[in-house]
Amino acid sequence: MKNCLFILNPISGDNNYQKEELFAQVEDSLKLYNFHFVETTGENDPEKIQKKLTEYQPDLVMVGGGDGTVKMAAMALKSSSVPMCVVPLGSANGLAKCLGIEVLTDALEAVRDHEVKAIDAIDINGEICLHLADFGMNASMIRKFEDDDSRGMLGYVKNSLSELFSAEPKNFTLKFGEEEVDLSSKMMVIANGDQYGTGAKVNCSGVMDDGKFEVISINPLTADDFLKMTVAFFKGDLDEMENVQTWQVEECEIINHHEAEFQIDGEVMNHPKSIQAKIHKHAFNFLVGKSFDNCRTSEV
Ligand SMILES: Nc1ncnc2c1ncn2[C@@H]1O[C@H](COP(=O)(O)OP(=O)(O)OP(=O)(O)O)[C@@H](O)[C@H]1O
Repeated sequence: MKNCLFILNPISGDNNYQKEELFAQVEDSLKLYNFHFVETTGENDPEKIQKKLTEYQPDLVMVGGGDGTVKMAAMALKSSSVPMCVVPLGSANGLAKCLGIEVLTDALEAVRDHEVKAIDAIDINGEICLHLADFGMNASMIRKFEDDDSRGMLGYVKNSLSELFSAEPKNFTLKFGEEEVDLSSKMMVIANGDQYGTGAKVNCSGVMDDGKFEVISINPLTADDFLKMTVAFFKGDLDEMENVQTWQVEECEIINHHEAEFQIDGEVMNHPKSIQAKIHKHAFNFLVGKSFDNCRTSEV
């Protein structure tokens, strides 16, 4: 029988499930596996998970939580090729959506189908980014959301609306090798995935295994810009907007002149003066769901 380590973050998302029922459903649906369930505590989780990985030698790691929990599990796995399956129990579950896993049953199906994709990661100042990192508006929105203590999508959407209108553009210098670009922007995104958990498509050319990532500057200025941009986020043609610029790179440095807020995969990272970002091609193996879009992979 194969071994599966199931990591659960008990405080992720709305928490509107019974833990015992969840574990029973997982065991009942995936009878090929012998399950070891562990819960995160928010304290030294990567070290604790590493110990469990050594103890159980799993063939599969399932991660129940949001993007922050998946990032923590990936850090614990380091260079191991053991596949991970995201179980979307977080507030927004952006990475899970990019991998074609929207709900619990998609994750169970992905384990049964077992289609593994090697997904890139971005190393940002020594942290792993699997999905999206950004400076400015969205990072500051995530900070307010955390301070508000209101987990769940409703709090997220509530805060995003107020943030959208109050953000000020911040100055950045982007360095791509010899090339330097100075600009002012409300939101500067570093993207491996293509969309936020809300379904807002921020990175129209996002392919998760192409050995590249995108740097996207988004700077809506007028109410009309906001309106058009909101539509473009959901239509998936943001890159066609005038005040949106995209660079596709393997590495870059960003100088954050105004010390704008910064977040990686939903976790606020204070106000770095600069960041170094570098792609790590095919860093982790993930199971993908049926709706994993072929446009998100370079294997076509
Ligand atoms: N038992 C726990 N008690 C308190 N905090 C925890 C616990 N376990 C993990 N954490 C914290 O949870 C955070 C990760 O949450 P995660 O991003 O997975 O969920 P979320 O914020 O609800 O989802 P999303 O990223 O989709 O918005 C980390 O900051 C981690 O330290």
